[in-house]
Amino acid sequence: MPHSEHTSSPIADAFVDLPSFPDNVPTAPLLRISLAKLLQNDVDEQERCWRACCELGFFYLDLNTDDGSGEALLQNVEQLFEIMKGFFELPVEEKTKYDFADQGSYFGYKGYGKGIVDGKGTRDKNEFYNISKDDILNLSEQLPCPDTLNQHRPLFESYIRSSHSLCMLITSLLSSHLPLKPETRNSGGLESLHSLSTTSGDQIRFVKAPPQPHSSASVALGEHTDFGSVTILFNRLGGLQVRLPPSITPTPPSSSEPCSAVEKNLCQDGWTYVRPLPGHCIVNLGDALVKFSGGRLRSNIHRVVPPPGEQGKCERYSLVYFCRPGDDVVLRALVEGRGMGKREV
Ligand SMILES: O=C(O)CCC(=O)C(=O)O
Ligand SMILES: [Fe+2]
Repeated sequence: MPHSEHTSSPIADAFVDLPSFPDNVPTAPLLRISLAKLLQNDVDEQERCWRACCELGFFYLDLNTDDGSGEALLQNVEQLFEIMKGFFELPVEEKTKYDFADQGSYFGYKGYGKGIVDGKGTRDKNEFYNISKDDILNLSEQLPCPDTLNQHRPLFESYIRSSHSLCMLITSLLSSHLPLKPETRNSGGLESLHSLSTTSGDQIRFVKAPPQPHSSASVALGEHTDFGSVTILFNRLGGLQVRLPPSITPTPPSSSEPCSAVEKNLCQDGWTYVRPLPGHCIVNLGDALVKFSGGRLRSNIHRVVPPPGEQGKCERYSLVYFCRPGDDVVLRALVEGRGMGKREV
């Protein structure tokens, strides 16, 4: 739809200039959870969210809210996409000034191909920039940062606070459903392990993956689970895939037009595309919550491959917030009863 034909909405505009996600590939049936309902303590919605966290550990969160908080977050996201594009356009010599890997830091820039995606040593096909929550909230020393980013510290702070509060809404829902040990519950449940004012590995991540020659070898980000507690993810092009457990069936394509051989190949062994939805973020749980919950919650394996169909010709950007336990928190089961052991992936 051309710009002029719809009422101006930051939510729809974000996707309007991009080719649509194709209808001829299977997709993951993530539950759509309403933030507005969670904020109203809607018991059925809380149950659906709990179910999504146990069964797949991935769901869509619809950011349409009555108080405008979801829309405000989407506005921040819109600005952050523009800012990250500007940053990634800088010359590579400029960007590598902010690569602190040799100082043992996880934050700052990671160049294209600097990560390994599989056991054969294949290089990744993306660039990252990681921004520490502690740096932005002045809980730690400020790392050197390019001017194009540094001038936006107030926006980063606002995005951190909104994303972190979504993560706390989810962890408090999980706390109320889990059989937490009395000492954990009495000291504030899972939320108290993720205080914004405690130093932690929380971070914003910007990701850029350029278009690839159409081959199944081009995994941009290798298969992994996230190691923190809750991840809030905004992407606009497909390419994210989850590996569905045998108990979950993919949603079949609505079109009978066959997809390419490469896409078919990328949908083997349970691997399934996640369709990006305007006005929503994707939420997934990380390994820390699996540990705290004695295996009751799930951190599902996922990866990033070239966007399917026409989308594969475009640059792919994503914006992530990783919420992690405080630095002093010991990773151990905090529930009563026996753990559930390791699950089948
Ligand atoms: O870019 C995406 O859609 C997913 C990124 C991701 O899984 C990660 O950065 O851990
Ligand atoms: Fe991830």
